[in-house]
This record gives sequence, structure tokens and C-alpha cells, in this order.
Amino acid sequence: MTTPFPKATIEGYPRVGANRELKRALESYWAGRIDAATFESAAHALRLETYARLKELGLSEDYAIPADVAYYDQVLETALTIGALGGESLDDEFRLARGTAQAAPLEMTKWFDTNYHYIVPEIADEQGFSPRPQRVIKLVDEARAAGHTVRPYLVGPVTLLALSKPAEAAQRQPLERLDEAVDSYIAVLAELHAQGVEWVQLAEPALVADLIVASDAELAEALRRAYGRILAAEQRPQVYLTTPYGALRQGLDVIDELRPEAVQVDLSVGTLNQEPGYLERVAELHTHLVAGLVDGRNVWAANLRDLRSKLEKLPAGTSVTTSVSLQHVPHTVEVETSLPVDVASWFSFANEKVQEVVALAAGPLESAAAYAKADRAVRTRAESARTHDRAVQERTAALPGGQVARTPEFAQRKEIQKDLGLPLLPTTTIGSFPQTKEIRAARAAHRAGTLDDAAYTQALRAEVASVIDLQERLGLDVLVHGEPERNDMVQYFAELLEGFVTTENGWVQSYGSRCTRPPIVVGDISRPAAMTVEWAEYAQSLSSKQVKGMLTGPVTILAWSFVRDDVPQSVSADQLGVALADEVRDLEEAGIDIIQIDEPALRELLPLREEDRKDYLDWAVRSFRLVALEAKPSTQIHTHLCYSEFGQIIEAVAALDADVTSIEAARSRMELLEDIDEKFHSEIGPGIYDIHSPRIPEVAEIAELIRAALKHVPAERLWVNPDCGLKTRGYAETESSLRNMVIAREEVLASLKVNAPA
Ligand code: MET
Ligand SMILES: [Zn+2]
Repeated sequence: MTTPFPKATIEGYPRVGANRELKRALESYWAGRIDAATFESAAHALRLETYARLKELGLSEDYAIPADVAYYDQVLETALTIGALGGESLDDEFRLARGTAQAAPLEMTKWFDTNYHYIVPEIADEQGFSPRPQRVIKLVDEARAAGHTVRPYLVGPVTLLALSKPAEAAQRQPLERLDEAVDSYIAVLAELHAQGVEWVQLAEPALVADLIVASDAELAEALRRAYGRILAAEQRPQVYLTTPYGALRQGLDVIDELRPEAVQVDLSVGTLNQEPGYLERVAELHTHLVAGLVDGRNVWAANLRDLRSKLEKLPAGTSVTTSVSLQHVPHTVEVETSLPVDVASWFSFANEKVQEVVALAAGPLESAAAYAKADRAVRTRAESARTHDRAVQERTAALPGGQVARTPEFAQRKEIQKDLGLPLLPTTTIGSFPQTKEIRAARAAHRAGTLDDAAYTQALRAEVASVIDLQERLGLDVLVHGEPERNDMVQYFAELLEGFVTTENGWVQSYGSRCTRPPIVVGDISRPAAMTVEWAEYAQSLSSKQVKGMLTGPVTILAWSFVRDDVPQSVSADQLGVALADEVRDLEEAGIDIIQIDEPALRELLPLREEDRKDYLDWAVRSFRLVALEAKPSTQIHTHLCYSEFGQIIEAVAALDADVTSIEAARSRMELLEDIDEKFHSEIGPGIYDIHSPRIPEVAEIAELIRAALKHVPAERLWVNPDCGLKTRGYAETESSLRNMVIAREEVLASLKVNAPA
């Protein structure tokens, strides 16, 4: 007798803890304040608390609760479980994730199109795959001892290998190792079976994306190969194959042939809009269907009646789950006591989403109260003046459609901007200077009400003055005010714009122990008053050199917030575009001649499917251009990008039409610049040193990088700057690094003059 798949489940749950208990335990352990046993027992207590809570919220059937736990990252832990990396201990995991004094950590990159970052396994040719099921068995046992029958979770073999990369000098691509990896999965599953586990979750989100390493067809073929064997194994739990984050294409037909015992599909509103007909296609599957109806990646209360009608189009007996793991949303709305009351009822965080899943599965007769509450939330939100601002809508409706362009064009602007009087190879920084303990303490005290506005402003101004003084002493050409007033480059703007709310405890895991608190776009966006002018103006008053105004661009603001689900993102992007354009105008009026609009997240929102990308890039580029559209030709507009490789979207970066583009390049040793000349017209500041490391770059190596850049970009177009902002660094290293940067620039400049034809 086998246990049937539960009627209601979720794909995953936040791991850090409602009060960020795991974060604290991790950081205490890393700092040596607690030992391994204390750490493990804190993590163990947190897991059991989570299981008990989920049960209480309604996930009471056996195997309804996923044991998707990981200390650092689920990809890394799966790789350790199948023995793809060597090592398996706690310290092995942290060594791989965080590096040591001798060894660099593994790379980290974005998990599909979310703001979660996973650890990229690097697989060496000589690395065998030896099953290490103990980690998962331990989770099963500890849950059992507490009376819970949980469902072990592993990233599936196709996704694991598609997201891995070959170790240095490895000849073989990870996906070529699929058969070996599958052997190890089979062994792990056999061990789970021996322990009496009846369901295991294998997550295969790679199937919903067009990846650079493999096309949709290739991934579907890998799926066939891998699961053909996994499902043929005799000693195994029933397989729950999940496909979150989007719609399957060819993978869906393969799954229908393979027939794992249960299959999850993402049926969120967003995915169904992208992929019309998906609901009908999945309804035809010949397996137990688990409908991912409750949207796991946003914070909006579900329209239960609408979702229930979708569920009714699926075969009788279909189970209900979330579209993706709930790890992307905060724990609970309950603790948010300072949200406006009307707004609070529109939100569902993780716990509330669990209740939605349960109510959907039970139906409107059994859960009448939940449906009535959902109806009310849907109605009041649609009717609220907070979501619909007539003036904002009229303003964006009056904008020209399609692409917009700043005039005159770049070549003419460049002539006009010569009046800025900048030297050849100008030096600058990306914006933030170290956020000192004192600044953080002042911000906390101000928040807590123990430091009044005047004293807080005074502390910030003193910091700005010292940052300006430092840059003057170092001899930088274009200065910044240092951004001490910003807790975060997105939250700062969200707090000052209409149309956003921010939470007090809405933490979500970004990576490892790192959490962020994304603001929420609730409605139409506008700018009630200038946001950055007082700081830029004050900084400019202290120097005769130009000070750059510093703005975060529309795409990055949206990428690092929870967005609306009642309008397309392009609508919010246009609204942000014109709001920030007003800020540009006010900065110009305050005498600021250089304005930087940061778009580090431009690559992040790139859709998983190839055919959706053009559309995205069109509205993304448009929103940036709206910000700069009315800028005076004499105003030099900069942009800054980092955090990813931009090769794939380099044309869109060029299309931003900034006058100067600074871009992360030090780690790839200027590779990016190889064919930049044909694709790019603007001036460019490839990051000349890596700010992610405390290491102080030497003059010679910076000079070498500048020379490497000069091979691809003429001196008239080249800027010299670090890779990114300096807010995570200390002052001592910042000062030495920037000093070396300025000296290196002088050296290169001198040799250019010597070599120049008379
Ligand atoms: N202006 C910002 C800073 O310097 C840009 C950061 S990009 C992640 O911090
Ligand atoms: Zn950056």
C-alpha cells in the first residue's frame, strides 16, 4: 500500500527563520562564537519549528511538507549529496560557499529569474559521483522523531548539471556527465527507499528556460535519458518531479512519456499569460497532476475564486501547490504592524500562501471564510485610490509610444560636453563610499527615534564633507557624495516615492546568510518631492570639481522590489522613468552637470525564454531613456552595470544611449571589451579593480588593465574607475586602492603622451 500524493502542498518554504534564526546561527558559527554542535542544534530546532508550523497551517497529510532545507544553498547541498564536489561535512559546505584564506569560493549566480543566488558547482574531470545520502536521511529521521513525515527535496540531475560549470582545466561539460550523476541519484533514492520514504521531490526548473549551455530540445532529451533510468529503478520512492518558474515546452511531452508518479507545473497567472494554452496542455498529462496555482514569487493575496475555477479545469483529484518555492517571499504578514490597514489585507507572504493552497484544495464550501476574505482583498485593491492615480496615468498616457530618443545624438552631445573640461582618461568612482559603523549606528538611532532629524542630517553632511575631502586629496576627477544617506540603493528611493510600501520584517534570502527586504510596488508611482538633490547640491558646494548626481534606474528599482501583478511591469517602468526624469531636471537646476543612472539589474530581468527577451529589453531600455530624455545636451549622463555578464545584452546596454557607461570588467580581465568598438559608441569605464575583495590592487596591475582596455577603446572614450560602489569596503583599503588607481592612470597618461606623434 503506497501513500497517495497529498492534496495540498508547497514547493518549499523560507529557510532563514521568521526571526532570521538561521542567519544568526550561521554568522555566529562562522565567527567562531558557537561550535558546530551548537550550530546544528539551532538549525535542528528551527526545522522542527517550521514543520510544526506548516502542519498547523494545514499541511497535515504525510509528505505534504517538503524538507527543502539547506544551510547555505540547495544546489550546493544537492551537489554534495550526490558527491559531485568531494566533501560532505558542514565545513566542506562552508568552505566551498565562502572560500578560505587559501582558496576562492565557488561562484554564485542568480537562480533563474529570481533574486536568490545559488552556488555554481564546478565539476572536475577526475571527480567521481559518490552517493552521500546521510544528509537527507538525517532530515527524514529527525522529522520522524518529532512526528512528521516530510518529503525529501533534491535539485534534479538535469538542472543540477545544467547549472554547474566545468572546473578549471576540465575538458568535459557537466551535462556530458549525466549518466554518472544519475547513477548517484539512483543510489541515494535506493537508500531513501530502504528507510521507508515513499515520496521524493526532484526539482527540474531548468526545463522551463532557454539556457546558453543547452536548448529546450537538449534539456528535454537529457530529461528523457535521466528519468528513463531513475524511474526504471526498482528500489525507489515515488518521484514527484517539479517544474517551477515557467512553462515547459518539449519537456512536457517527455514527461508524459516518462510518467513519474506526480508532476508539478507552474500555473501562476504570470506563466499562464506568457504561455496561453498551457493549462489545457497540462490537463492532458497522464500522471498525477500537482497544480502550482498559488504564486510563490509575489506577495499578493490570491484571487481564490479565479484559481479555483482553473483547478476545476484540471482532472478530478489534482493536487494544489505553489508555483515555486516560497523561499522568495517573507514569512508572514502578521508581524507587519505598520502597514496601512487597507494594504495589509492585500498581501500574502509564505504562511498566508500555505493557507491559500489549503483553501484551494478544500474548496469554497469548506473554506468559505478564506474565499470571502480573498474576494474582499481583490475588490478593495482594484478599487483603491492607492493603486490607481489618475494624474500618473494621464502623464504616462501622454508619452510617445515605442522607443524614445534623447536629442541631439551622442556625437553632438559629446562636443557640447567638452565644456566640462575633463582630462583624458578621467578618474571617478561608482557612487558609494564605505558605510562606516558610525553611519549605520546613526541611521539605526534615527530610525529608533533616539537621534533627531537635525542631528542625523548633521552626521550625514559631515560624512559627505569628509568623502569629498578624501577624493580631492586623492586627485580624482569626477567626485561623488558617497551615498551615506542610503540604506540601500532601491529601498532609499522606494521610501521616498508614492506607490511603494516597505515592510519592517519582510526579509527574504538573497544568498547564504544574506537577506534583503524588498519594497513592494502597490500602485501607480510618482515622486512627491526631490529625493537626492540636497545631498548632491551640498557635495557640489564643497568642491570646484564636478560632483555626479546619483540615481537608481527604473529596471533596477523594479528588479529588487516585489512588483504589481495587476499591470504589466512596463507600466511601472514608464512611471518610474518620468518620476526620475523630474529628479534629473531638479539636479540640473541645482547645478549638477553629471548624473549617473545605475542599472546593475538590467540583465537580471531577462526572460527565461528567448522569444520574450526582445519585448523586455524594449521596455527596459525605454524606461532608462525616459529618465534622460529631457536632460540638457550639456548634462553628461552616466550609467553603471555590474553583477553579471553583459555579453548577451550588450546591444541593449549600448541602446541605453548614456554618454558614459561604467561596467564590471576587472574579474574577466577586460574580455568584455574585445568587440566593444563596433557595438558601442559611448564613453566607457570598464571597472579597473574588483571591489568585492579587500585586496588592494597594485599600481602595475591597474596600469596593465588600463593598457589592456586601451587596446580596444581609444583614449578619448576611456574612463578609469573601480568595478562597483565601495560601500562594503573599509576606508583604509579604499584609500590605498584609489590612490593606486590615480597613480596608474598618471603613468599610463604619461606614456601615451610620450608615444603620441608630435
Ligand atoms: N551607485 C551605486 C553604488 O556605488 C551602484 C551600485 S551597483 C550594485 O553603490
Ligand atoms: Zn555596481
